[in-house]
Amino acid sequence: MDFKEKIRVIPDFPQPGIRFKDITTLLMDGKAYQAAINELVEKLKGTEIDLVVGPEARGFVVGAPLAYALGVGFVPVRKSGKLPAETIEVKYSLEYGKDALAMHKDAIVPGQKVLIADDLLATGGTISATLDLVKQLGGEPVGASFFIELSYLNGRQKLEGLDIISLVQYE
Ligand SMILES: O=P(O)(O)OC[C@H]1O[C@H](OP(=O)(O)OP(=O)(O)O)[C@H](O)[C@@H]1O
Ligand SMILES: Nc1ncnc2[nH]cnc12
Repeated sequence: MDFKEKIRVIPDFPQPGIRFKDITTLLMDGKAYQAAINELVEKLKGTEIDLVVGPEARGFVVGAPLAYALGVGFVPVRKSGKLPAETIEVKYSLEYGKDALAMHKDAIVPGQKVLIADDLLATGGTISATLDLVKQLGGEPVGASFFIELSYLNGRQKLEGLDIISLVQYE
């Protein structure tokens, strides 16, 4: 399936100069959404995974169905102040801003093999911060999966050593 055809590009959102890749048009097409998750599952064959970790909010839309399809647990990474139990936090920056991400302290058993999932890899700031949280809790990162990769922002370089899978690339 041509997933790029299902993604809408909105110029100058949320600020001038950003070409926003809107996945809501893919998500509303049930067959396309299912095919996208299935294709990630296919690409992950042979990778041992105990847990999927996904950052708020769009990482939930990719990470949770992926975890369900793989038959493993899902751990949400949330923006600061949203998780109810004890957390660890890390500050990060992205293509259009800065924030802090948090994870429950007891979310990962040390040694668990962790796949990180999100809708889109841009500068890699979000995933680096997520990776940092996973490592702080003793998780073993085994890869990162995305619907979209903005290759021109070189997020891969920031995630050196991590196996990266994406369905659609923008050069
Ligand atoms: O590679 P980066 O430069 O970090 O950018 C990618 C991140 O930006 C978007 O999330 P955003 O922070 O806009 O939050 P949202 O998912 O809540 O919309 C996107 O869903 C990724 O998580
Ligand atoms: N260009 C972009 N489109 C959609 N989400 C993003 N997150 C960071 N950069 C983005």
